Amino acid sequence: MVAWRSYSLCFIPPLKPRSGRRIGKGSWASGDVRERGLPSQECAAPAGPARPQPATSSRSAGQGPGLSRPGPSRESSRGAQRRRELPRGRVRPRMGILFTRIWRLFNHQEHKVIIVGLDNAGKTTILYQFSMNEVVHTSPTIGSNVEEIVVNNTRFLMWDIGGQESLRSSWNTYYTNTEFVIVVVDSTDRERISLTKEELYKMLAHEDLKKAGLLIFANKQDVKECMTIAEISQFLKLTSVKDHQWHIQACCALTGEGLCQGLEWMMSRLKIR
Ligand SMILES: Nc1nc2c(ncn2[C@@H]2O[C@H](COP(=O)(O)OP(=O)(O)OP(=O)(O)O)[C@@H](O)[C@H]2O)c(=O)[nH]1
Ligand SMILES: [Mg+2]
Repeated sequence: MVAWRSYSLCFIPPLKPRSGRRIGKGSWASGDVRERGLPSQECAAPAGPARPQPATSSRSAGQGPGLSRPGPSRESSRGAQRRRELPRGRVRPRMGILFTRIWRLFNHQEHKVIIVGLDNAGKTTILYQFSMNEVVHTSPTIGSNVEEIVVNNTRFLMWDIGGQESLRSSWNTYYTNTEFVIVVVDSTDRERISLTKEELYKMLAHEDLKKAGLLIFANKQDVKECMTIAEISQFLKLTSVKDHQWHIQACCALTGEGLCQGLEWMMSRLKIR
């Protein structure tokens, strides 16, 4: 059984969130840039290397880190000959790996994330914990809020979409190019967990979310008698989800506990792609 607990450390270096655009009412100008870290108990300084190295992908492609190729000036003519003799199929992947490494170094691509869930689940509170490291006073979201969160040069564009019944039918207008779906569950709301399940499977069946990773935040873990992540996993039948990578994370949006681990999971998914 998986028990919920908070961690004092996680490997992501302190977030350098930048506030982004907020679409709709009360919009912030782009260029309003703030830099803050996560709460200290949530994301203390990392012990590991600061930046994920692109070498990871090349290793998984079969080229170990110790396999350095000789530079052009030192290459013997026999080496060059050997290289020429290689079938094209063997040369091309290496070029591809090199290109991928360079591309990753300079590429600051944004990863689109949508945050969905029933009304009152805590989506907006989570979004602003990510972007401002603060608990904000919220009111039911009409439409959506969007913020750019930058973690270690990885940019996430996070859309928090209103969860009221009348708004759920329009969730699918946000699905295009979504890389991660964050489903926020109110762990105190036992009555509506089946409704969450219904919405979850409707989403997962959507063509535009075929490749999206699924992160479930079991929020409001600070409330006594709330459902545990084991219970929620069981209610949502998560083990039957085979065609999406998924992860369930207990959290409390008010303190920020567990949020960093959710981001960490998303970062880990990006690294192995
Ligand atoms: N106790 C507790 N309350 C929380 C937590 N997270 C959010 N809340 C409260 O839950 C209420 C709803 O939070 P919101 O973030 O507005 O919920 P939402 O999912 O954005 O709701 P909609 O915009 O209507 O879809 C607010 O009163 C929050 O303060 C939590 O972790 N614990
Ligand atoms: Mg909201």
